[in-house]
Order: sequence, then C-alpha cells, then structure tokens
Amino acid sequence: MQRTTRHAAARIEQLIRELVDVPLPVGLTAWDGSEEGPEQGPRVLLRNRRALRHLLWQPGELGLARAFVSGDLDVRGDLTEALRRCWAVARAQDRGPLRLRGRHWGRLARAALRLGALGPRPPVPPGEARPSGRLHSRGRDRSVIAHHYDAGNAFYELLLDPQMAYSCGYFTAPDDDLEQAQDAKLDLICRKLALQPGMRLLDVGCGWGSLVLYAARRHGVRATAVTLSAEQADYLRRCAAELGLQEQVQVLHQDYRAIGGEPFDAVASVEMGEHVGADNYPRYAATLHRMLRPGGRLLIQQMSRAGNAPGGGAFIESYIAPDMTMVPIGSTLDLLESAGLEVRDVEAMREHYVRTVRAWLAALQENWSAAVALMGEQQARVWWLYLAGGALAFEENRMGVHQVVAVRPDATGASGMALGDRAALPGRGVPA
Ligand SMILES: C[S@@+](CC[C@H](N)C(=O)[O-])C[C@H]1O[C@@H](n2cnc3c(N)ncnc32)[C@H](O)[C@@H]1O
Repeated sequence: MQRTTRHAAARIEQLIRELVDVPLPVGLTAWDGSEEGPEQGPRVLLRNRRALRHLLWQPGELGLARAFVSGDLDVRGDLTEALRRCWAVARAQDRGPLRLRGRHWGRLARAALRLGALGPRPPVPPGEARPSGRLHSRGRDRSVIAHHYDAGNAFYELLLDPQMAYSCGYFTAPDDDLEQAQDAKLDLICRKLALQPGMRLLDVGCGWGSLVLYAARRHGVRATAVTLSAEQADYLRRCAAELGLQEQVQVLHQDYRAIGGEPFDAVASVEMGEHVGADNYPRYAATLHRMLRPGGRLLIQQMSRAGNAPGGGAFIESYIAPDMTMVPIGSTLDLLESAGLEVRDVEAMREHYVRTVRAWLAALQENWSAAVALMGEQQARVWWLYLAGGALAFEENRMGVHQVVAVRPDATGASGMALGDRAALPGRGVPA
C-alpha cells in the first residue's frame, strides 16, 4: 500500500539537503499543497508524484526535462531565473544539474518510498528524436535536420523576425528590436564579405534564406543557397519568386557534402558548422575552401562551447538538435586554417545572442496559444525550456558565438584584402 504524506515539500527539501547540501534555490509546491523554500521568485510546482518518477527513472537533466515537458513539473514565474538559481547550485557543487553519486541512490529510493513516488517508468513525452544509423552519415543528418527544421514554417514564423533569420542577431543600440538586429546582422555579414553587384555568393546552411535574399536585393549578388531541410528550401523558393528574385537566387536542397561546381566570389555559412560533427569538420572546412575562389572571402558564424562537453546537453540532444557539436573558438580557427583558409577577423557576439534568444522567448510567450495549437502543449514546452535555458547559457558564458572572416589566399599568397581592411570594423556597434 502506498504511504502518503501531507508534507511532501518538506521531505523533498530535506532530501535535497542530504543529497547536495544546499537549501532550496527556488520555492517548491508539492502535489499535496505543501510548500517550502524561498517565497520570493520563481516556484517549482510538482503537480504529482510522477514528476519525481521521471527523475528516478532518468536521473539528471533529461529526467528533469521530461518532467517539465510532460507538465508533471511546472514553474510559476520566470523560468530563466529558476534555471539560473539551479545552475548556481550545480556550479557550486562542481557538477551538472542533478548529477548524483552512487551513494545517494539509497537515500533517494528511501525518500521516494516514503513519498509514495516509487512506481513504473512514466511515459516519455513526445518529441524526443531517436536518430539511428552512423553518426553524421548523410541519411542520419537528413533525419536529424528534418526533426528540428521541418517542425513547420508556421511555428518559426511565430518565433522569428520577418526575414526568418534563425541565428544570432546584431544589436547596435540598446533599444533595437529583433527585426532591427537581424537586419543589422545581415548588413554586417554583407559588408564583411565586401559584396558587390554581380558577385556570386554561396550560403551553406541557408535556413529560410534571410542572407541570400538580403544580399540579392541590397547588393545585387547572384546567390546559391544550400539547405538540408525540404521545408526551408520550398519556403525560400516561394519567397524568391514572390520578390522576383528567382533568376538571382538558386536554391539547392542538398547536403553540403554534395556541393560542387565553379568556386564563388564569397562564401557564407551561418550557424551550420555546429551540425557537421567533429569528425566531419575538416571536410566541411575543405568544402568552404574549395568553393571559394582564390582571393575570395569566407564568413562563418558559429556557436562555441568551452570545455569537454561538446554537445548541447542531454535535453538539447534529445529534443532539439541531436548530434550537435560545439567546440572552443580556438579549435575552429585551427580547423579553418588547416583547410588552407587564412583567418583575418574574429568577432565575439555572445551578448547579442542573449538578446536574440530572449526576443525569441518573448515571441513564444506572446504567441503561446498559437504555438500550442500548431504543435501541441508538450512540444511548446520543449521550446519554452530550450529558449529559457539557451539565453542563460550565453549569459553565463557557458556558450559563445563568433563571426569569423577568412580568405582563401591565391597561389602567390595574396589575400585580396587591402592594407588596413579589417573586415568591416566600422560596422561594429556597441550595445549597452
Ligand atoms: C541554425 S540554421 C541557420 C540558418 C541560417 N543560416 C540563418 O542564419 O538563418 C542551420 C542550417 O544548416 C542547415 N544544415 C544543417 N546540416 C546541413 C547539411 N549537412 N547540409 C546542408 N545544410 C545543412 C540546416 O538545414 C539549416 O538551414
């Protein structure tokens, strides 16, 4: 027979003290209405005992995420602040969130028994990707990309700016909004690439085509856009046709490994390098090099991560972007140079990503009912958690993002850059 308690929150608080020796970082309300922890700030609600069972069956970040996604665990108030406080505890413990040691298991099981929380494995909420096949084989990459990017253009339209840029924006003034920041980012990229009318631009990993459409319209280039997502390719073809740019913008729905033909005057790849994997990065860098004419410029924008945990963490890997790899920026620069490119400029943009992700999160919250109608409550909660945690990761310097300008020197070693040309430095704004 299950033993019940009317003091579940107190028991959980006691358990947390025993396990990690810290007071509750956030308020806690348990299924029996009992409350513990700070009264101010965000509050975690354990709606039922199943919330704990998610953690017992899948200890750590993923169990916590499943409890949240299913709604068994909820947060009242600011989710980002709740995550910030929990991360602070994890940092003080010198380990990730809820990474328990073997000796803790006995205590955990006894506490769960007292709380009546022992029971069968709860159903895994929908939306987890289960990629199969060899890591970063073309087939597996295609299904992983479809999982994330083919979630429906209508959803991304709710979240993103009108140009549908799905990468870090560039805030040049304190009160810039997302639309201005994405416009400024595209402008900055075009200037760093020194685009001129008639030039040929290749964009590898083009998303919904914000860069190629911008560059074609504002700089008169002829652009080729490559994406592995069928929905993105269709969307971009439609946009290009509506804007009368179908002659200027060619859209290729294919893997970057299949790119061939004549080299381009300029090559861009904005937040795609995270998808290629450590083993394939040299091949990706070699492709960028091969597709750039000698003397041409490359711009990549890429997220980075310090330390030895190259993925996005258990939650991101399961729900958002499996097989993603992020490495320290220094390693990326090495790999680009090993491919024969010469790195000319690196700009760190971490603070811009804090604001970008916060803007996406605000858009999700404003459009919550529409998002739920499109994808269901649980999937909308996946995005809520992803964006709240993502903004925090950039804020706390667990993740970074950089723009890198490189050139392919010609046979004589000439870079094609004028003396003193420091890749569009005048374009840099200083956000407050
Ligand atoms: C984060 S999105 C960035 C989109 C775009 N550059 C932007 O700034 O809005 C990553 C893009 O990389 C593409 N991608 C990922 N892996 C790819 C691959 N193996 N081959 C071609 N494109 C790929 C995805 O389809 C998506 O368009």
